[in-house]
Amino acid sequence: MTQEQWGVLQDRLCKTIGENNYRTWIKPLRFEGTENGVAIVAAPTTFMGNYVSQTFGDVMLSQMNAVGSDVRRIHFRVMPSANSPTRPSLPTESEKPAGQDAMTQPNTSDLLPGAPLDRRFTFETFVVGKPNELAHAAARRVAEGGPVTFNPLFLYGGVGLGKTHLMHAIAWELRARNPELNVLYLSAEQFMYRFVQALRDRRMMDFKSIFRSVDVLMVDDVQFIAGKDSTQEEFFHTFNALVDQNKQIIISADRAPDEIKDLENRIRSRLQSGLVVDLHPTDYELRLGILQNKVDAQRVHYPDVTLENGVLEFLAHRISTNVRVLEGALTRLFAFASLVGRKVGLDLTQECLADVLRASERKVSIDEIQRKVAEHYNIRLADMIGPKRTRAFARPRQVAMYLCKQLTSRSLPEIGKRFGGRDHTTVMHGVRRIEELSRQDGQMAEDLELLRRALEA
Ligand SMILES: Nc1ncnc2c1ncn2[C@@H]1O[C@H](COP(=O)(O)OP(=O)(O)OP(=O)(O)O)[C@@H](O)[C@H]1O
Repeated sequence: MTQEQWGVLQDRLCKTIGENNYRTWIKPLRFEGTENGVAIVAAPTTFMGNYVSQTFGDVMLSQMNAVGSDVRRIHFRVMPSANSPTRPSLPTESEKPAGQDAMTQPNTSDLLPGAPLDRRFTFETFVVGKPNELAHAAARRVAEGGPVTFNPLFLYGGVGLGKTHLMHAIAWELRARNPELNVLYLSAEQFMYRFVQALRDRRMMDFKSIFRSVDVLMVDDVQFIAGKDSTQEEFFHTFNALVDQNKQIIISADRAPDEIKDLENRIRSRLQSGLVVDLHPTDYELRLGILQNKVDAQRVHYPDVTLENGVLEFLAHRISTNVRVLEGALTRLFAFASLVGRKVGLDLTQECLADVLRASERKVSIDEIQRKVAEHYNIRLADMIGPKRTRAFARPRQVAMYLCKQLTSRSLPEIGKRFGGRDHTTVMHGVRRIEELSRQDGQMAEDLELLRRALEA
């Protein structure tokens, strides 16, 4: 490839990846020549070379071919500094696969900023139901781009309820709407890892400039940095720098900001300063919806498998832990049915998923629920079960009834009996009331979530 072709290539890249990306990542590169079909491109830092290699390597290679060169691979290296003028030797053909190389400087590291996005995690594949509709709506709003309205968007919820899925969906959508946007997604653990690496390699300036030059920063599982003082400190500064520039930040965690222990107060309050929304535990309808959706994907892999009526309903009823388990169960079921050449009916389901079904059996007792709820609302157990109807006792009683219905396999009459011999219609009324309140009243939803977690722990 010639310098002239490199010039044409730069113009093309600018159009393909957008002006912003071009200016930040491509312009500072220097084309140094071609050796045996390998284009040698120098980057100012290892960090930058690695990032370009990973993010734009493929598109660069295809554009090199499009401008008429016969380059088979790109080799990135660091621009020689004044005191180290020698150029590192090229790797031999057998050392490297086709395509672009990673940097070959001794400091080569995995300081690459972003984590890959899962192709399957888009808005199209995200099933919306009551428990996640608010989080979904907020995610959609952010994904539309436009002026930053709430910053940060803080998504939280229990394990496997779709936080990562929603974050990836936002990233995909933002990128589709505006390919120029520099969207960076990574887990808090990766943030810490990269920070520590940058400190060790004395590349904090690189680290800061990368993280401060993004348009949208997404950090998954932020609870991970709790108790890690210097990472928190750096996170705080990155956060502030981006908010000051009006750049969107999206954070996820397994609990609300004020429930994350060992988090500095200034970070906690920063995290609370935008919109905090939670993904509630799934309900039966949502689980069924998700299963119906996932069945289509299974059918593609196992077109020979027949699914009988009632199986999805059974699974949605029996596996209420989290969506990941639900998905895993379905995959296993289809694979098993295909292997043994049987239809997926209730018999096969129980046989194939015996362990999963056993593990998700609810083991919480009515006693435990009553005790926990009484403790939570600071009332006596006797008052929870007794006849008094004042609100201070009636509401916790209804909460406990609701949790008994949700977390045990007891029938309404059985539950009524354990609440001072009340009628099953009283229990039903209580359960409905709490369902209603959990939708309208954030505090109630939070109380329920806390209690549920405490009971299932
Ligand atoms: N509403 C939904 N619609 C479709 N799939 C979903 C939904 N919620 C969760 N899933 C699926 O469940 C699996 C787990 O979701 P995800 O990884 O997003 O959970 P998470 O909340 O990030 O969990 P963790 O706390 O373990 O990180 C994924 O395969 C995801 O696609």
